[in-house]
Amino acid sequence: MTQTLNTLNTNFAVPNALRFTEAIPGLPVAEISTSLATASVALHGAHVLSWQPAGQAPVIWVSKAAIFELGKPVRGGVPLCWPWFGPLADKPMHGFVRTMVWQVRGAELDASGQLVLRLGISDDASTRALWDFAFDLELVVTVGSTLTIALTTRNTGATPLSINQALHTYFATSDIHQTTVQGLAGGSYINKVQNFAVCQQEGDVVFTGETDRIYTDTTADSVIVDGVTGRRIRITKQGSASTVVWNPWSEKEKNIVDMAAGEHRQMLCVETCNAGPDTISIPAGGVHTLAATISVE
Ligand SMILES: O=P(O)(O)OC[C@H]1O[C@@H](O)[C@H](O)[C@@H](O)[C@@H]1O
Repeated sequence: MTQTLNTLNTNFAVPNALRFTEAIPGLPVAEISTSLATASVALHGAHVLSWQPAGQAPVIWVSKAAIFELGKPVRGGVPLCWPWFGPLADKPMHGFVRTMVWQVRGAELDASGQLVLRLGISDDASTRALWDFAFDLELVVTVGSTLTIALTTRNTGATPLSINQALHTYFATSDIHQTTVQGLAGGSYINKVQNFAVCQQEGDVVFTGETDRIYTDTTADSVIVDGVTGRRIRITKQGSASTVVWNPWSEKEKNIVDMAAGEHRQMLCVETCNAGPDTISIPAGGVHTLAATISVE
């Protein structure tokens, strides 16, 4: 059942902290504004679109050419990839929940003034047609001077679930040529731009061309260092065994209809995942939470 703007504001608005607007008619967005931060979350895809802690430049990146349309993923923000990551036969890339309309289940201010927004969906005829399993998914977004995104999968069926998943986070940076990612040195990764060759990471990640890598078997924090401003963005994760680093670079960017020319220079994805061989099995009745906390240093 779709929640109307009126219902959402009547049931879940929080004075001086949260109200619901529409990006386009029928596509509600939670607009959060507190003394700690501003943020927005589209119900379409439970998609975090922005987060800006007080006194900081925006941390999350969204393309100027992003398309806001029911059934289409948004280029930027934090798309949720679930229950698979990447392509799967003739099914939607990165799974199907990033284009579903989620329900708001709750919203409140916690004791430290953070706005906690709870969204959920569960299986229905449309998900069963793509993936014939019972599930409940809940996304809890905690907006404060840090941002925490926690995706909980509940297996509500009688058979085990096997999933891949990602918090496909797009970060803003001043210039990709002067951006590095710390925390992955010494690990190995599947290099999608070298025919899925397994490579070793020597030192920090630097960007000199198209980059599309699944770092496997890593639970470490990643730190994005913006070499122009000196800003450091730390990503701390839980329930995640892999990290994806992606930048399409100049040639690939031309084929992405919802990216404007040259925009690859101001963005990078560092994704909190269970991807590639890092599959999660959830027994009947079991629960798994994938979470990332983002902070600015
Ligand atoms: O264009 P999409 O479906 O949002 O995917 C963007 C990118 O997402 C990344 O996570 C993948 O590793 C890339 O291979 C992919 O191109």
